[in-house]
Order: sequence, then structure tokens, then C-alpha cells
Amino acid sequence: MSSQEDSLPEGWEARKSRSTGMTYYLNMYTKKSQWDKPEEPASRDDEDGEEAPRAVQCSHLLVKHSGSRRPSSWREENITKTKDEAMEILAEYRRQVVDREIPFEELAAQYSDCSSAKRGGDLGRFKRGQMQKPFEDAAFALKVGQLSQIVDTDSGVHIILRTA
Ligand SMILES: O=C(O)CN(Cc1ccccc1)C(=O)c1nc(-c2ccccc2)[nH]c1C(=O)O
Repeated sequence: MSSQEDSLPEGWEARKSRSTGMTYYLNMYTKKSQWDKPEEPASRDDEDGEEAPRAVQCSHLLVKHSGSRRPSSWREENITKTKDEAMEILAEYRRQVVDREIPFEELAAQYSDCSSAKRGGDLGRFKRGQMQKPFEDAAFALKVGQLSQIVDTDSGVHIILRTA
């Protein structure tokens, strides 16, 4: 335990700035950082005064590519498209959702390379620590009803819809 960390109030972590080497403090709930050493437990409230959720429910649409950890799915046994091609395909799906041309769950059911496609992309409720970090951070940053930008994980590229 470094000296800065031993007496931190609950919910804070000490980090070292890559550029200056100075210690800063990260609120583990809101992911906001500050230079001043906190005296109080970290607030769970984000800038809109909404409490950071302990769990979220999301649906996602996963497009795998040749660089995916497992480039195979119920849709395609051997996935060979490049990551750039996957990003272009996913960007078009995202546009169709944003422009309300096709409901999210319909697109996910038909095109997601995740087994959750059978449930319209629904992943159920999950807490922090259960999903790959880029996926978790994107999901917990969403407000209910919000659609993420494209998220990159070892599984492939995703768009995430927070449903609860
Ligand atoms: O990465 C791997 O080695 C294999 N996986 C992991 C996996 C496989 C089956 C179910 C859940 C996760 C996937 O590629 C994968 N990841 C996901 C995933 C990723 C992020 C959030 C939710 C699901 N789904 C799948 C899938 O085939 O169905």
C-alpha cells in the first residue's frame, strides 16, 4: 500500500499521472478524477446528480472479425472479415437504429455474432467486474435508453443499448 493509498476514504483509488508522475485520485463509481486528496467517501452521484448504478441491464449487437478472440459464431462458422469491415458494417447498423429504421432487438437477433442474439441481444443485468473492461465502462456510462458508440473488445466490435 503506497502512503497515498493507505488512508483513502471508501470508493477512491490513488493513481499516478503518466505525464507528470503526480498522484491523482479516481472516484471508482463515477470514474471522475481529481488532484486533491479526498477527505470524504466517494460520491456515487454523476454530474447530473444521478447515482452511478451498481448494476445495469443492456442489450448489444456484436460484429466479430478476423482479429476476434473466437472468430466464429452461430451466424458464421469461420469469420474472415477485417476489423475495418466490421466497423463499417456496425456503423451502418448503428445508423439504422438511430434513424429508427429497424428496432435494435430485430437487428441484434438477425446480425449479432453473440449467442445473446437469440434474446434480441439482451444480456440481462450485470455489475461491474463481470464484463470485459471496455464493454463495462461503456455500458455504465450510458443512461437508460441510450445507445453507445462503437465499443472494441477482444470479442469484436459492439454497439450497446442500456435498457435498465
Ligand atoms: O471471446 C471469446 O473467446 C469467446 N467469446 C466469449 C464468450 C463466448 C460465449 C458467451 C459469452 C462470451 C465470444 O466471442 C463472445 N463474447 C461475447 C460477449 C462479449 C461482451 C459482452 C457480452 C458478450 N459473446 C460471445 C459469443 O461468442 O457469443
